[in-house]
Amino acid sequence: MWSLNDILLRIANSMVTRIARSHGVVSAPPKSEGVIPVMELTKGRDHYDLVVIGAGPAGTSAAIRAAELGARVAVVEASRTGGTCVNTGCVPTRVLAKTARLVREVRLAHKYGIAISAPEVQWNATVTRVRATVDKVRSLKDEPGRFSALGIELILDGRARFVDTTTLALDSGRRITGDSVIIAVGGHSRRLPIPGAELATVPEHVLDLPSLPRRIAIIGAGNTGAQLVTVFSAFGSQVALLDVAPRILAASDSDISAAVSTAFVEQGVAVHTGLDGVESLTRSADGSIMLTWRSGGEPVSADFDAVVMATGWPADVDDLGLENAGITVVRSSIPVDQYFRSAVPHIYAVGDANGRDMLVQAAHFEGEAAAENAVLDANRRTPHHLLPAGGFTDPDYAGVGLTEEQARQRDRHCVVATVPYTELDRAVIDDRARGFLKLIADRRRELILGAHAVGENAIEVVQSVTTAMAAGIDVSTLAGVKFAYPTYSAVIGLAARALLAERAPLAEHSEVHTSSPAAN
Ligand SMILES: Cc1cc2nc3c(=O)[nH]c(=O)nc-3n(C[C@H](O)[C@H](O)[C@H](O)COP(=O)(O)OP(=O)(O)OC[C@H]3O[C@@H](n4cnc5c(N)ncnc54)[C@H](O)[C@@H]3O)c2cc1C
Ligand SMILES: NC(=O)c1ccc[n+]([C@@H]2O[C@H](COP(=O)([O-])OP(=O)(O)OC[C@H]3O[C@@H](n4cnc5c(N)ncnc54)[C@H](O)[C@@H]3O)[C@@H](O)[C@H]2O)c1
Repeated sequence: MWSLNDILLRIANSMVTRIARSHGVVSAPPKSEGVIPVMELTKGRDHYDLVVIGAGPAGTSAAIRAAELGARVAVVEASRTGGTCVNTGCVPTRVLAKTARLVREVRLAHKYGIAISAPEVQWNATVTRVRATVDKVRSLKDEPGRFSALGIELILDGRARFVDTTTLALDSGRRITGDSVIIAVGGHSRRLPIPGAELATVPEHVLDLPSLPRRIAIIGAGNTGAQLVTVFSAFGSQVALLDVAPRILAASDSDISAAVSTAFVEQGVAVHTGLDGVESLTRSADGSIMLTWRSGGEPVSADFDAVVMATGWPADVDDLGLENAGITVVRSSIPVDQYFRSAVPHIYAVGDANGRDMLVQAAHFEGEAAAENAVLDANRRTPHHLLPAGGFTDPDYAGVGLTEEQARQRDRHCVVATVPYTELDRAVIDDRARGFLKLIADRRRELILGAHAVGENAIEVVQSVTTAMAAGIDVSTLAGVKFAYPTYSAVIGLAARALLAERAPLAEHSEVHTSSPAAN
């Protein structure tokens, strides 16, 4: 971290450098030790204090923060501003999830005395709606306008490639240089290296499916795959979900995996986990795709109208010329230190490109921190480790902090309380009583270590717990918070009180506690 004096000094340095540049001199790349750079002859209008590659959430945050600090910034974007999140990831997925929700609600309308015929999803109209919403969000975010207001140059000249550690060649033939470079190139779906892989669709291209598939296989049961299961299942497709991992949503708390998996199976989804591997895809004479996998040593085949591979998300580094900058890719991403510096100190990698926390909320903070480090030659990390995340499945799921498994590995006497949604009046009233909130605290109940929820509004519930965790609120304070009635958030109060009521944590495993529903 740096002091106020440091910040003021560095902003002043940055301004001096800019003035010098406008008079024909420019600073060399900043040294990581904080030495004020030596002046050299300018390379003209194509030289910037900072070049950001990629205008997704990470690159946008980085560019804006750097410009706010007085840097001359260029952002190179090969495609559309907004990145994966707005164009092909979070936003379209969320619209599909909302459509799926509507379909399910309409199917249940008769329970409330509403006569309505069975819903039918008209795929083309659904896709049109998704694309219109993406455009709406893009125009709301208006990165070009925000960049322009801050004097950031947005360069839409195709892909950028490193020529050396400070020079980038663009598809248009233009070359630009930067004292610092922030790589925010995001990633793309990994296609399995198996025969017939080209017959599969990847999540970014799901909207390009020509029609709603009657039978669909989704390979990969991470956040992306699980959400697609719910969408296509609600839309009426027969869905199979396949994964080599022993459970779906393998990064989540195991109770979340179990609950979502059980719900999927009850909805008629064929869940195949712990596979030996997926072997091939073959086009059959009738146009369907025969998918072959191996389970328990035996080959298994089934026919589908579409197969989606949601099997991982390597960084978009193949065509980036990193070798020219002396940067080596490790496990499909760019290794960085805690300040987001790569092996070359003035080149940073943030967001999905560094392969750490591939979430929008991480991308924003990483982009800002790297921008401050680049412009102020500072050592800023992201503010704290808490990173809530979840998915819009049926039921929703979410988590933050340590899973129960991780918490018990650190301290087997940690305290765990799980409150089922059946004890939550609001969930019962809404006929959404499937789910739970699990809270994990240290044995003294001073710190909440993790929160994991399945069920209606799981993400919002976990978000509220995250706020409490970030504020360092202890369990008894949380238990004393008044929650409005009838709300889903009230489950937080129930779970906090259940944590307090847990027996002293001497037992190997604490029991699942069920609280009185009186005050929820
Ligand atoms: C289906 C799906 C759903 C998701 N849902 C969620 C969600 O609900 N919540 C959540 O937090 N996260 C979600 N994510 C993850 C989220 O989208 C990413 O973590 C986030 O977009 C990463 O931001 P980024 O800026 O690092 O990369 P990106 O958003 O991928 O942006 C990178 C940008 O760089 C550009 N680029 C790449 N290479 C070059 C180059 N050489 N030159 C110039 N430009 C280049 C690309 O065109 C792109 O615009 C989802 C992801 C997917 C796939
Ligand atoms: N709602 C959200 O917050 C959200 C939504 C989508 C994606 N994301 C993020 O984007 C990133 C990518 O997510 P993702 O789900 O695309 O990838 P992932 O890496 O999280 O999951 C890929 C899944 O594919 C499985 N897999 C890998 N190889 C396989 C094989 N040969 N056969 C069968 N299964 C195989 C893995 O076991 C894993 O379960 C993640 O970091 C995720 O958190 C977040």
